[in-house]
Amino acid sequence: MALLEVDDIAASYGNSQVLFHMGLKIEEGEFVTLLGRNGMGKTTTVKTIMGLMSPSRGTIRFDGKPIHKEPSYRVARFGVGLVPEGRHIFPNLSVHENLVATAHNGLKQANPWTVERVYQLFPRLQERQKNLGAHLSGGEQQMLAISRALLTNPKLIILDEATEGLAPLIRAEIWSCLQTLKNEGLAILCIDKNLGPLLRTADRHYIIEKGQIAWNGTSDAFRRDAESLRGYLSAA
Ligand SMILES: Nc1ncnc2c1ncn2[C@@H]1O[C@H](COP(=O)(O)OP(=O)(O)OP(=O)(O)O)[C@@H](O)[C@H]1O
Repeated sequence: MALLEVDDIAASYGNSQVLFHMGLKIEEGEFVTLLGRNGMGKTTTVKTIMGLMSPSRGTIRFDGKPIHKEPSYRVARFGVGLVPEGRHIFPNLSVHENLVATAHNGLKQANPWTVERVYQLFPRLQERQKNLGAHLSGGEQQMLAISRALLTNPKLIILDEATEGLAPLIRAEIWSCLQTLKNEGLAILCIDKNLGPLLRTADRHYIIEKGQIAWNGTSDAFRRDAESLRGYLSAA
């Protein structure tokens, strides 16, 4: 049994259907990516997993439990941490307050994430702990968003646009952080456009095309098929 199993999901915004036969699996500790051009349904997939949108068909199971009818706060409690597109940190709270606001270890994980551990992962956040969220750079906001998700002590962390709009050095720091988290055994679902680091770091990749999976495979398989996969990833 995989940690996350999304099986034949359909989802729509009003009359506009976006997901048709969407499915994917993530094993415990696995680092998986969801790739695809703009508008293909990546964020919509994340929203249905998180309970922010209800699928009209199909099932989603996490850790053996059906979650596709659960509200998002319950999905989070089951152990899914989200780093949303746009980051959504509290602009009027300090870095430290942003972190303390979400910290809990409901699943009683061994060696839980604490604010101190997060500061070790991202020393820059410790330096900026008294600064307001609104005064952080994009990279610092992303570190804060990742830290907030970690402080819920999840089994799976989902990053929607992990490094979008960030400077190359900060990007490198985020990739190295994700590598650290993978080494610690956290399962990761990552959406991003930077193929190089994704192929180096992730175990497996899914390509979504018009609301369903067109291809999935390991990084080696991706490199072998790269030529034929290009059309799924570049702007048409
Ligand atoms: N709130 C909404 N209401 C109506 N249509 C929406 C809404 N959000 C997204 N869509 C449409 O659903 C489709 C899939 O969007 P989604 O955000 O899931 O794509 P994506 O693969 O994440 O792309 P991107 O990289 O642009 O975020 C797009 O055609 C988009 O215009």
